Amino acid sequence: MSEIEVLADQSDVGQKGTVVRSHVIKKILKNPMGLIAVGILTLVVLLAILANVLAPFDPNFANIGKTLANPDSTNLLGTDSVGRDVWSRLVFGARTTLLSALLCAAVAVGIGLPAGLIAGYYAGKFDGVANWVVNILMALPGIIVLLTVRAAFGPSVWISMVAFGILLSPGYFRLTRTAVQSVRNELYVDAARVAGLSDASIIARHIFSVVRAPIIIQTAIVCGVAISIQSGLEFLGLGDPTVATWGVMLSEGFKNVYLNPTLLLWPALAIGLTIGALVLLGNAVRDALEDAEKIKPAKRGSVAALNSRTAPGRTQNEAVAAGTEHHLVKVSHLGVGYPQADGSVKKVVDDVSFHVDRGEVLGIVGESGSGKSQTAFSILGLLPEAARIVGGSIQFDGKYTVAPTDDSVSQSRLSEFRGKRISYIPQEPMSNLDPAFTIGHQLVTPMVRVLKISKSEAKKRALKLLDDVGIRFPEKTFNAYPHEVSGGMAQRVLIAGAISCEPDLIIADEPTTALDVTVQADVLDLIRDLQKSLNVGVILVTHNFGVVADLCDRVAVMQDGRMVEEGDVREILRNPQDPYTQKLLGSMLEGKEPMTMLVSAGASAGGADNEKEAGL
Ligand SMILES: Nc1ncnc2c1ncn2[C@@H]1O[C@H](COP(=O)(O)OP(=O)(O)OP(=O)(O)O)[C@@H](O)[C@H]1O
Repeated sequence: MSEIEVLADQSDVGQKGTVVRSHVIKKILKNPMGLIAVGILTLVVLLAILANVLAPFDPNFANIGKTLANPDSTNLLGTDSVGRDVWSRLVFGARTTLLSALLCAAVAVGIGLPAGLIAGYYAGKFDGVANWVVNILMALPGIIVLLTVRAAFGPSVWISMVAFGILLSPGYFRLTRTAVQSVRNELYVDAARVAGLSDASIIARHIFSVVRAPIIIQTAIVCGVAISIQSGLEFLGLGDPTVATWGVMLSEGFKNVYLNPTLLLWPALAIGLTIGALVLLGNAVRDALEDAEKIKPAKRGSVAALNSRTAPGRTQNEAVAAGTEHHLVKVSHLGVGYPQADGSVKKVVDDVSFHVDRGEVLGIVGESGSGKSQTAFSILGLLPEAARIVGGSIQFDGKYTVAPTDDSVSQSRLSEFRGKRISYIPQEPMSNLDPAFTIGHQLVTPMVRVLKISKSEAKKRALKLLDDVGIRFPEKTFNAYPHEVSGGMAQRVLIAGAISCEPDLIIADEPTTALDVTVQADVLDLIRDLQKSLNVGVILVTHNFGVVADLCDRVAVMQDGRMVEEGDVREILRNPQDPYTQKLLGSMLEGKEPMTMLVSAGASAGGADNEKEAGL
């Protein structure tokens, strides 16, 4: 990928992030609880910001001649026991209360987040020491610490909130550390390291994004807790009486509850509503983020409408034509899409049609991202949960696995075939074998279940299969765990597994990509030999025209989710019609001797064999 492509990719990620953010905000506002919470908090924040404008008096100005007065035009909510304006104290109290809660959250995040990021990412000594400190902090009784701080430093609300923030920081530390540990060994983090990104960039770009959402949710809750603790301490008379806060007002109101109950009512309402709104906001953010993760699948109808806009003239939901039942697999006008946060559907496979017959090898070729695997996964029913079938149908042996009106692959219909008559050879042999079980166990279990044979018979078959796929010591490999064999052997084991239940169709998704070049040729030879001897249909997904020339009878060329050309391999190699196919072939042939046998008129069987042997 060139630098420009990387930058384009990043800007795309940025745009996507903006779309997701605006989607989350919309979701919060659509949720009635979220809307109420945002409304209340906006009001409180406005009160706090505009306190100087909205309050007619200084919060500590006392009119001794007008104590415990009822509301009038001068004192909108009346006065307290020393003649201070309740409304002015309430709006200034909003400012102090909110700022001190934010201070508490900032201290907790400021300590817990970086410490959690470093401990989770680097582990080692820092992690050990940080854990030790966190355990001590968590063991401290919070209220006793706060009372001690009050006794040592006086009644300052700011100092108590800093202390409380320190006490709450372990929650952020643990949250962050666990999240970071879960992603630090992901391949994309390794890739970023290999690409030369500094640790700070990796943490900022790849790791921080994982913890951002839970931190926001936790912060909303922490602000609520800070307000309640702060108000509680002040209610007990431990606050600073010279600073107008809701807690101090609550304490004052309680002392005069029999003389003027509204003195208690206003701060209690303000505290209750603000804490409630913060908790509701936290819940609404969580719900919105969960929704964003599993974006609602669009209904086939609405997607169909989108198709007709984006691909005018395309036949919708064409049913498999009568007389095509004899095809082993028939894919008709298949479309696969992913619903996006902004409500659109990103099509990754569009209007793809082909068929495979028994004993035939179809190659699906195209550059990375052209939709080859998504097409293969549609036949296998292995598409991710978010994927939608947005058009077309798939038929296996005369039966639909995706009927023309389906918007997903029918797992119940497919279970009749998958693992029994349709098998799969994956791209990454190692990650497709379960490290907890021996290779023998992983070969025997499906045979016992599908072929209904005894374990001992299945073992005999497994040993024979391992021998057939070229494993030199079948018994040893049978008893080995996946980590004890090489990548090439693991792929042979998977090929043995793929043919073990006598399938009619094998789907091989770039079966040699993860293997050493020398092993690639062996594995391809093996697939070719097995295909011929078992007379199975094969769909071979590859980006390599050489492999296509070597193995396939027909080829489908894909570009950007669409099939640009399909036909007999020799015909297409000799006379590619589509400019993209010509380009693909051109890039394969660059710097190589002209393939005279491909352009010669000799289309005899012998010629065909020669072509295949030439392997581009
Ligand atoms: N889970 C997903 N969500 C959204 N888009 C996806 C998802 N999986 C794949 N895609 C997109 O589908 C497109 C086709 O992917 P596919 O894996 O079929 O490509 P491919 O041709 O097999 O490429 P490769 O040879 O690299 O495997 C790509 O643009 C990819 O980004």
